[in-house]
Amino acid sequence: MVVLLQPVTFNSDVYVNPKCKPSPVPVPVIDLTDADAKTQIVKACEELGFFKVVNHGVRPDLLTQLEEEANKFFAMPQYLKEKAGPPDPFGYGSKRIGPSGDMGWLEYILLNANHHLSSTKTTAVFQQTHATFREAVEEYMDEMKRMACNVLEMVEEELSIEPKEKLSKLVKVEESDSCLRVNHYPEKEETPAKEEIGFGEHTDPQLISVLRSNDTEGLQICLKDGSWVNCWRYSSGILSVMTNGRFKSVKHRVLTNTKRSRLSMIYFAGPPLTEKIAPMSCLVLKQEDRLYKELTWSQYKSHCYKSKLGDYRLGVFEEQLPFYMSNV
Ligand SMILES: C=C1C[C@]23C[C@@]1(O)CC[C@H]2[C@@]12CC[C@H](O)[C@@](C)(C(=O)O1)[C@H]2[C@@H]3C(=O)O
Ligand SMILES: O=C(O)CCC(=O)C(=O)O
Ligand SMILES: [Fe+2]
Repeated sequence: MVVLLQPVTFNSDVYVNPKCKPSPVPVPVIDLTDADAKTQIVKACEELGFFKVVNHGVRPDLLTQLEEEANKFFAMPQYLKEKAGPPDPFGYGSKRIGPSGDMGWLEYILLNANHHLSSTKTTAVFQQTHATFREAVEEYMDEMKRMACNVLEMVEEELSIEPKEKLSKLVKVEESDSCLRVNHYPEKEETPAKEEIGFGEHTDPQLISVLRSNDTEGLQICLKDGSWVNCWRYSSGILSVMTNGRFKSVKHRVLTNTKRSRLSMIYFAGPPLTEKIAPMSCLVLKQEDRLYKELTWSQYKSHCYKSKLGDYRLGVFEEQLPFYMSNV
């Protein structure tokens, strides 16, 4: 997962929850214009599966504009927002996350980044708001696509992945199955005694997720030792498979315990539905080192949508061990 910071470099790690320990591994802040950025990105994907970026080239006023438009949408009366729901999976949703019974303290809109497949529900989102919302969303999605491809190309270069643009092409092509999610975690009237789940623990199934949030804390990531650490403001599922386990999928969640609302916007860069996902041969020297079998993105996505948020979903990619090896 990539977290978008404002263009200036600053250390944005503020640990607001005293019950949550500060990260023993500092979350890397990578300057995308740095000559060494590709090495730092690969290191972060291998160690944590999570990093923050500065000098990403996204106009700060576009971030502000989209945040303002999204806030206007969520401030509308409930009956109007619900005209753009229920999510199937696109559209407006409240409290229910996905089709498997998961619940959270949030409302959201999930928008398809593929304009040709835009559903009438997502069109309704924009009909009920000003056209400036749609314009901001379109420009933002283009920027996120550019940034996600930029990061993937740096990974390709650092790992000498062939052919050129093997990963970024999956996102660049028109059939790419990418989406944008805008989450709104409403403020609480009283600060509750304990945190509530805003978005339960999970890993994102796509190639790479780019997250941007307002100044309200809540996001936590899970470290290798199982401890949760806060990430102020602030690699995903199948990139783990394609790198044969070299890149980590960061487990994350959102807890809500403040009087301020949290707004986050996440671009999930996904491949075309028919794309075959498997470890890239240039990264697997011997056949017996191959950790995962091949599935199409469509097969994996259907599997994800049948599962609960906290389930370990990458398991379907794992090769079955012969019975005489399964207990060793
Ligand atoms: C419970 C679910 C919600 C989710 C689909 C799933 O069955 C499991 C993965 C969830 C997730 C997490 C990342 C993204 O927010 C998301 C849109 C995705 O692609 O996978 C959501 C799905 C959702 O909210 O519908
Ligand atoms: O709202 C956030 O900060 C993260 C939400 C998230 O993980 C998701 O939508 O997949
Ligand atoms: Fe997520």
